[in-house]
Amino acid sequence: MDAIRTVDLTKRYGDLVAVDKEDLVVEEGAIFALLGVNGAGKTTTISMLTGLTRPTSGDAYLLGKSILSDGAWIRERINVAPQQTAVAENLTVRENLELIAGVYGQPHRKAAANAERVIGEFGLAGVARQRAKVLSGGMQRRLSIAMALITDPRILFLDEPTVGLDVFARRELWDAITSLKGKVTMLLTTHYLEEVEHLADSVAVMVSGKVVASGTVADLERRSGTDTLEDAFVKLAGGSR
Ligand SMILES: Nc1ncnc2c1ncn2[C@@H]1O[C@H](COP(=O)(O)OP(=O)(O)OP(=O)(O)O)[C@@H](O)[C@H]1O
Repeated sequence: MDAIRTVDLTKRYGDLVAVDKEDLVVEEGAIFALLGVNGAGKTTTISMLTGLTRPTSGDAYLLGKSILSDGAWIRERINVAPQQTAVAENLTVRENLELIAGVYGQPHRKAAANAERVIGEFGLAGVARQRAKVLSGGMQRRLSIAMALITDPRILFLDEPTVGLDVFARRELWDAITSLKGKVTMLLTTHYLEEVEHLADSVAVMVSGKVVASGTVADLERRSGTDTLEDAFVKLAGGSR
């Protein structure tokens, strides 16, 4: 079964078509990247898929269920790691994770067990007792993704997961995200082409709300007659600037 399938998914804001008849397919267990210049419609797509914004028309199916009619079912099985996550700075890494688990209604013992699991799975054991405010930017971002993993989601949305990180922190986070591959389906947005090359099984390029190309990185390069993703992206998205 596909993890995500969008069918003519459309969002209008007045005269502006932010997302225009979008058709995407994301296979279960894959890492899928949405690429596009500022304003292309990436965040709006995530907002619709996660139930924050209702589509104007069209539909999307997550794990086979419609976002229009099965939103509550879907929300129990997905989570989002936004760019700015409300990490409580004065709490430790473990306390932050337990707090979020509690917010999701997990009883104390389950929350503690899930925090422990995520700490192990996501490489946070070394900093589990540290307050969030002393963590490096990379570790804070890792904590914010771990907070989204606490509900054991089947689909995880990552909005520009490595923006603002230095090259080492970015690579460490790539490794952490890669370690989740196959366990959780991930849809990420990014402006970093090397991030797509490093992480994504497939990619869609959005221009002015429309998906202009999708497939593997090699597919996009072949289709645009280029041999780097950057050249392919410039060719595909070039007319949008
Ligand atoms: N609530 C809103 N009201 C009106 N217009 C909006 C709203 N949200 C987004 N838009 C517009 O919809 C278009 C798509 O925006 P969106 O944030 O989805 O793009 P994006 O690809 O995520 O861009 P970025 O890379 O800058 O995050 C933009 O033109 C934006 O100004």
